[in-house]
Parts: sequence; structure tokens; C-alpha cells
Amino acid sequence: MKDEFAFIQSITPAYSFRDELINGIGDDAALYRIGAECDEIACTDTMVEGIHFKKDTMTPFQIGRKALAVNVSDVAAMGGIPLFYLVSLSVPNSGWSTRQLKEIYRGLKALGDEFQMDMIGGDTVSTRSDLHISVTVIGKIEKGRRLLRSNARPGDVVFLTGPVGGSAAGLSSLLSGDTNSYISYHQEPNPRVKQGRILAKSDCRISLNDVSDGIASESHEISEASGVSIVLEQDLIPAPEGFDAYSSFQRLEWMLNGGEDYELIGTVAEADWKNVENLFLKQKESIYRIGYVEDKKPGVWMSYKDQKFKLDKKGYNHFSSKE
Ligand SMILES: Nc1ncnc2c1ncn2[C@@H]1O[C@H](COP(=O)(O)OP(=O)(O)OP(=O)(O)O)[C@@H](O)[C@H]1O
Ligand SMILES: Cc1ncc(C[n+]2csc(CCOP(=O)(O)O)c2C)c(N)n1
Ligand SMILES: [Mg+2]
Ligand SMILES: [Mg+2]
Ligand SMILES: [Mg+2]
Repeated sequence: MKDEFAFIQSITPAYSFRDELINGIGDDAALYRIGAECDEIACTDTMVEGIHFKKDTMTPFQIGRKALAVNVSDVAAMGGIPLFYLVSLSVPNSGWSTRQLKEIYRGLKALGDEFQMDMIGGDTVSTRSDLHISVTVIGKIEKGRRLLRSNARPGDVVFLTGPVGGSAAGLSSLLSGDTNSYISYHQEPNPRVKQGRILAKSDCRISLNDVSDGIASESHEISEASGVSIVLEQDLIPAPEGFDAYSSFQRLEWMLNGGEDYELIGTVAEADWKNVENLFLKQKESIYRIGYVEDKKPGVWMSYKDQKFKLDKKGYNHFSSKE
């Protein structure tokens, strides 16, 4: 990249989607209004070269698209509507061309357009090695409708919006240099905003989390935040098509601890489950019952036939090998 300012100019959007926007890129900060009837949502997640992607696991377009998708997924996990995003890009002095950086922005815009979000700012700096992309998303949710991890209660049904394990299976083949039909789960995840909105508008008490680190880890987060124990029923967890070709050990490891699936996992009262299932059916979206909540001390278990195994919070942990 030759000139930071010319670069910013070149990635400035030509138009905006949101009536809430007062001004986006071009001043010291963006300005927007949300309205009195909604709460604001803000979240940020970062992707780092070598940790979240390599040049041979994701194209620049896919890196940009996924960096926004993982944040939109966190808004979906609150039941919210994503509105705006800011992008902070740290670019190594060599290895990334301006054309590739523009591709990253084309990927960001592709997902932003899908959800009618406006890019309203960011930051551009240089770094000595490895590209970092950090995205902040701002969203909104009707007051009182937010879906928290702490909402689970004993007797609830545990649900999941789609198959899990596909992203890890795709990554595994990308890292070994071949290809399979799962790579798109890894490279182009789809945040479940529509599903989060159905749940937020359902009038039911719902706990919710998105699956970035694997359903075992996400279940632990709900379990700890709500002070309940969670049982996942092995035979009910949906797998991507064709997963039977892998050993049951491999399959289960990917499904429970693989992560980066960006489906939604949550709980709802048994009495409301049929209602939720019908709302999803009406909207032609899928939702699967995969377990139940118990009145026991926090912990996550998996049941298989008449046995139960304790599941560790094992998914991806950035500091697991450090002190
Ligand atoms: N370095 C940090 N400083 C301040 N708050 C943080 C920091 N890292 C995480 N948090 C906050 O901790 C909470 C949990 O963050 P976490 O990143 O684990 O959730 P997540 O985004 O759902 O998961 P993932 O990052 O795997 O997608 C969030 O409220 C987040 O804003
Ligand atoms: C090249 C490469 N190696 C390994 C992985 C696997 N990986 C990295 S971060 C993460 C969890 C989600 O991240 P976070 O917790 O930061 O949201 C996972 C499963 C990858 N994506 N690319
Ligand atoms: Mg995070
Ligand atoms: Mg999350
Ligand atoms: Mg996240």
C-alpha cells in the first residue's frame, strides 16, 4: 500500500443503507441515532493471520466477509439487528498488495450488503508481520427483548439452529492441502440473524449463544451464566451431510469442539418448545432439539444411550498453551 489516505478514500462507501446514520467515514468519529424504543448492541472480534486464517485457507474476499460475519453472529446471538460496522486493519509491510486489501473490503461489503449494514469507520495501521483485521459491529434490539446466556432454567429444551462440525472438517482438509464439500462452512459462514430475530420476537424466555468455539464450550458458557447443568444428547446433534464417512471419534470431536460454525445454540422452556418449532417452520428455517437443562451445579454432559459423559470446556482457547 502506497498511501494510507488514498486507501481510506478508496474504501469509503458511496452510499448508505441506514436512516439512523448521521455521518459515517470522513470526520473524527461516526454519528448515528438509535431511537428511544431500542437498546444498542456493540461487539468486536478480531481475526489474525496464522491463527484464524492463512493465505492458503481463505481468500482475501473470504477473510473480509468472515471478519464481519463473526461479529454479526454475536449480534444475532443477542437477538438483535446489525446496523453499522467499523474495520481496523493492521497491514504487514510486505506480503499483502493493495489489490488484496481491496478484496478484503469487497468481502466485507458483500456481507454488509446482505444485512444492509453501513461501514462507518475504522483504522489503518502498519504492522511488522501478519495481517490483523478487527471489526466492531453496532446493532440494536427492542427494549426488553435481549437474549442472554443467563436465561436458561432447569427443565428447558436445548436447541441448535443447524449442523455443527462442518467448519472444522473443512479447515482440516484445507490445512492438509485437499478439498471437500465442507470448506464453505469454514470459509463462508452465514450468521443466523433471521433465526435470532425469530427467537427475540417469540415472547419466550430464551438463552442464546453463537457457536464460535464449539457447542461444548458454548454450552458451558450458558451453564455457568445461568447456574444450571446442560445435557446434550449425542444422537440428536445434527451433523453436516455425509459426516458418516468419518470415524465416530473424529466426527464427535469436530461437532463438539471444532467451532467456527456460527450456528445459534440456546434454551427455551419445554412448554414453549412447540411454539418455537412452529415459528421456525413458518419461516422455513431449521431448529433442532439437542438436549435439556437440569437443576444441578454448572457443568455440561453428553448422553449416549443410557450413559452420560462429562464434557470439558475444550473448544478453541487462544491461551491454552500459555501460563
Ligand atoms: N480484551 C478484552 N477486553 C475487554 N473485554 C473483552 C476482551 N475480550 C473479550 N471481552 C468481553 O468478554 C465477553 C466474552 O467475549 P468472547 O470473545 O469470549 O465472546 P464471543 O465473541 O462470543 O466469542 P468468540 O470471540 O469466540 O467469537 C464479551 O463481553 C467481550 O466483549
Ligand atoms: C489457519 C487456522 N488454524 C486454526 C483455525 C481454528 N481456529 C482459530 S480461532 C478458532 C476459534 C474461534 O476464534 P475466536 O475465539 O477468536 O472467535 C478456531 C477454531 C483457523 N480458523 N485457521
Ligand atoms: Mg469475542
Ligand atoms: Mg459469541
Ligand atoms: Mg464472537
